[in-house]
Amino acid sequence: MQESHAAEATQVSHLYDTILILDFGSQYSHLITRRVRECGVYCELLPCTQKIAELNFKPKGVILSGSPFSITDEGAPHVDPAVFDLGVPVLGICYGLQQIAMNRGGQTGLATKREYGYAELNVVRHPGHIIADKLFEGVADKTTVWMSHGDHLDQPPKGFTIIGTTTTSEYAAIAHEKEHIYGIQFHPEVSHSAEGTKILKNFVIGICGANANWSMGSFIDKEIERIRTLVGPHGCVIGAVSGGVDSTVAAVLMKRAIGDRFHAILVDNGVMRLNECETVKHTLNDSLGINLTVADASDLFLSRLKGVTDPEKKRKIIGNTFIEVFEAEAHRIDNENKELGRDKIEWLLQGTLYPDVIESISFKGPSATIKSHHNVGGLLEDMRLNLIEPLRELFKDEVRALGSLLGIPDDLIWRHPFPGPGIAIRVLGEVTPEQVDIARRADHIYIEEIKNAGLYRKISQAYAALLPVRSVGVMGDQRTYEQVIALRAVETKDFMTADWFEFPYSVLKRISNRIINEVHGVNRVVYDVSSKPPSTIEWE
Ligand SMILES: Nc1ncnc2c1ncn2[C@@H]1O[C@H](COP(=O)(O)OP(=O)(O)OP(=O)(O)O)[C@@H](O)[C@H]1O
Ligand SMILES: O=c1[nH]c(=O)c2[nH+]cn([C@@H]3O[C@H](COP(=O)(O)O)[C@@H](O)[C@H]3O)c2[nH]1
Ligand SMILES: NC(=O)CC[C@H](N)C(=O)O
Ligand SMILES: [Mg+2]
Repeated sequence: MQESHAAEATQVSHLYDTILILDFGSQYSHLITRRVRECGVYCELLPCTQKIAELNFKPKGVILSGSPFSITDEGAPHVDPAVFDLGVPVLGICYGLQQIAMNRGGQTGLATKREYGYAELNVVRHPGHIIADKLFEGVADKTTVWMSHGDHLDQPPKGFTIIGTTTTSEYAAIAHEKEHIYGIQFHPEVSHSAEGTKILKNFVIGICGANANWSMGSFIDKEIERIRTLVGPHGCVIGAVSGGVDSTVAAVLMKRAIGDRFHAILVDNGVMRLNECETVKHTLNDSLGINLTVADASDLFLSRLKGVTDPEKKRKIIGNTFIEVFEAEAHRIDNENKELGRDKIEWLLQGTLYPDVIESISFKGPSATIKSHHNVGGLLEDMRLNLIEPLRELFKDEVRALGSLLGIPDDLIWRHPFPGPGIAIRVLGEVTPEQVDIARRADHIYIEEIKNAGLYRKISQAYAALLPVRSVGVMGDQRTYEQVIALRAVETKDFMTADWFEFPYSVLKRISNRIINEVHGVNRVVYDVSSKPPSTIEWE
């Protein structure tokens, strides 16, 4: 009994009313999750293959997403029919509507006219018929929605009434007359559907009756309790903390939960930004009270990188050396703890976010490896420690809101991401202390000027790369033959695709002047105007 209580207390879905979203592979599935959370309701996205009997929580309602499949395709995914026996409301979106129809004996035909883009939904009301009208309560009689489908419903299943039509879809929205089952052909989750969020809110709060208590304020207290239950009164936790927003927010939560039994390690790998280790140590240790040790292994990293030019080899060397240093630190702390009569470290803190979880359980399967990114965080999972991931259910903007509430300074919360292998993948070719120094100084000036121009928050990520080419220049009447700095700045939501940032020329001019004047070894600055894809954000 005691044990099952503990297990329950360690799942977020047991602490909040939870909406289950089943993902059939639509490109908008995670947007549904975002919108529902914006309504203050907690929800989780699981693959459509989820067996309802194996669910480890009882949802307040279920949403079936859209899909790139046609419902009659061979191999098209199908929902576990037990979803209709849960006794909770179900909302099908596009393919989800077609799933409902198929399960309930309706017919789905191939539409003669594809409907893609804006459409006007005519809401059909049924005065006195409460179930049917709940979904569009407070929604205008004619409202703009966004469509993206080829298949459509030929005939609604028995027991369903029409609650919305468009000129091309006679059954654009249907509802069961007695049970709370709804299907809509349009996508309420995309911002093009004018009243989409209102419709989702009607469903999750008005129809499912979910408590709208999901906020970062309430998350803090519950998460701290959850961590305490997991770790127990004596357990010790170690964490690799880079000073990036994810690991910092996770560290602050951990410190609030278990105080000094949490040890943070910042590894100085010799390829951090200018003054980075000192700044992070100062902020985390002195201002946020976190027990953080900086392990200076810069010589070790740089000696191992000597002569290496291949980007993937650099990542591997850094990843492996990182583990070595981290394990040695864990060992050192264990010895210290022994002397203090404390337990050995049993837990490893990780800053994993919800998008990583979604990607790894995605119905679409894992994507191809272009760069072995998670070589730092990822490899730590091989350690024989239990993982603890307080941000596992959160999106990045939720993590930032949480960080703010936890009193983390704004400049840390809004910091551009910085890759684990750091400047080593921004010095193209061989990484030597001299080359790192040039890249580091140029990067510092670049970021400083971006901040001076008030552009830092508009840009998702910016850095300076040092190219292994020399070009001729003239400085003070002397011929120079020096290296090139490439400036990169991108705007992106998810870092999967990105556009280069359009700087005012005056800002670029100032940056270029300062770098050439102040950084020895550089006589030329270029701006990278490539989008991702086909380029990537980092040069290596
Ligand atoms: N120099 C470092 N010292 C300690 N841990 C590190 C270091 N570099 C990376 N890590 C670990 O690797 C993880 C992954 O790094 P990553 O850069 O993806 O995330 P982050 O640094 O937390 O946040 P951000 O994406 O904002 O940089 C970090 O969360 C941290 O646990
Ligand atoms: O922790 C990391 N280890 C890595 O090896 C790595 N390589 C790229 N990045 C970061 O990932 C995002 C996308 O970068 P790319 O477009 O270059 O793949 C950008 O934010 C990059 O900074 C890394 N992060
Ligand atoms: N967006 C969707 O869910 C589309 C469903 C299905 N592929 C169709 O074309 O109708
Ligand atoms: Mg980082």
